[in-house]
This record gives sequence, C-alpha cells and structure tokens, in this order.
Amino acid sequence: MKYYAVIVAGGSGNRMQSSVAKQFLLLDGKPLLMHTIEAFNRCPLNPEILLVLNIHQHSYWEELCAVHNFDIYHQVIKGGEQRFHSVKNGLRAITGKGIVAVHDAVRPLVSSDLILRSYRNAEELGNCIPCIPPSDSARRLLNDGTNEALSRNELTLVQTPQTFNVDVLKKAYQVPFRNEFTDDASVAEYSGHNIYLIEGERKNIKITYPEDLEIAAIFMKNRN
Ligand SMILES: Nc1ccn([C@@H]2O[C@H](COP(=O)(O)OP(=O)(O)OP(=O)(O)O)[C@@H](O)[C@H]2O)c(=O)n1
Ligand SMILES: C[C@](O)(CO)[C@H](O)COP(=O)(O)O
Repeated sequence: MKYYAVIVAGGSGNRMQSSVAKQFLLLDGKPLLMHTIEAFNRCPLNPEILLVLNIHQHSYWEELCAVHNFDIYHQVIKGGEQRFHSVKNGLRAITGKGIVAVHDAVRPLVSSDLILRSYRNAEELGNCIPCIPPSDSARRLLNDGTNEALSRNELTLVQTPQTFNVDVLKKAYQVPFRNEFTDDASVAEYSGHNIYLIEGERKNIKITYPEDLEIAAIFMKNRN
C-alpha cells in the first residue's frame, strides 16, 4: 500500500495578525511547518509528503529550508483560494492509488501514534477523522439574533489528519466549492460517504490565534 500526506499550508493566517504567515512562525527554533513535516516523516509507513503553499511563498520556503538545513524530501504544490482549493491541488498531484492523510500545516503537535492510527483505520474503513469531546458548553446562534443551548453530548470537535482512500477523496473533490466545506470530511460526506471517527488528541491544536503559539511552545517543551 502507498501512503501520502497532503500538508496544507496555503493560508495567510489573518486571525494570527502576524506579518509572517503563521506556518512560518518559529516554534522551538524553527518554522512550525517543519515540525509538521517531521511528524509525518517519522511515520513508519513512509508517506510521500506533498506540501501545499501559496505560490508567492515558494522561494521563501526554499530559503527557510536552506537556513534550517531542512532536507526531508517533499514536493511543493501551488495553493488555492480556500483550503478546499489547496487540498484539491494537492490531491491532483497524486498519480497513484493508496491512502492519503490531509493535515493542516498549523497542527505541528500531531503525534506519531495519531498519524499511524489514521492511516491504519482509513485503510480498513475507507476513511477516518480524529475528534475530541468539547469541554465548553455550546449554543446555536439563530438568524433573529437570539440563541439556544445545544446538547454537548451530540457534538464532537474535529481535527486533522483526515485520512481517506485516494480515489474516493479525489472524486469527492470534483464538486464546486461550497461554504460548508470547512474540512475534508464535509466534502466526502457531501458525496454520500459515511465518516468514521477516531480518537483525537487535546494537544493536536490548530495554531490560529497568537495565544495558541504560546500554548504550543509549552507542549513542545514538555515533549522534548
Ligand atoms: N487557501 C488556503 C487556506 C488555508 N489553508 C491551510 O489550511 C489550514 C487551516 O486553515 P486556517 O487555520 O484557517 O489557516 P489560515 O487560512 O491561514 O488562517 P485564517 O483563517 O486565520 O486566515 C492551514 O494550515 C492553512 O495554511 C490552505 O492551505 N489554503
Ligand atoms: C480542517 C479543520 O482544521 C478541522 O477542524 C478546520 O475545519 C479548519 O478550519 P479553518 O477555518 O480553515 O482553520
């Protein structure tokens, strides 16, 4: 079986409010995207790594790799307007059959265990996504400006890697973009596939706001 990792890093990180795109911000001395690639490179299944980056950042990334002596082999693919289009570009670059894990570049703390479980479960079930139970209460915002409580027991929080049979995910991504496509599972589900849930990790945070980088630095320090 052949394994692939599409690592999407084509965003601009508006919520981070940093002049440098968040995937390049330093975590434990190197761009956080390098930690993410290293996590997949440690996987014993040897996934082929495809990195999706905004075209205007390809040469900057090359410079960063040289500065940090980063030599893990990976293909660099052009990013798209939304995450959806970036994933689609990454999938297009896969020519063979196999299992593909789509992962946010900005989740650098993903563990080797979660990566391996994702590939194994997707191989058996056709797909799988990691989830964790919410620890806050949740409410639905209604159109009339009011709100109502949601049952927390009916909710789960979705992470990446989201892992699929390559042919299935490529086919699912043939549809035009819709606003509700916030992840790969929502795209596959739209094509009629049942989505299988596996246990995610609290430390597998998505670095989105400035505080997240501080939290990731603590997690990273405790890991080393
Ligand atoms: N056009 C895009 C938009 C997002 N992503 C990637 O998808 C992941 C999750 O997206 P998000 O956290 O929203 O990143 P940004 O879009 O960069 O952040 P923001 O929404 O705050 O601008 C990130 O690794 C991001 O680089 C991508 O590859 N291509
Ligand atoms: C894919 C994702 O990380 C799953 O939780 C999430 O949907 C990405 O959302 P974003 O708004 O692109 O950060």
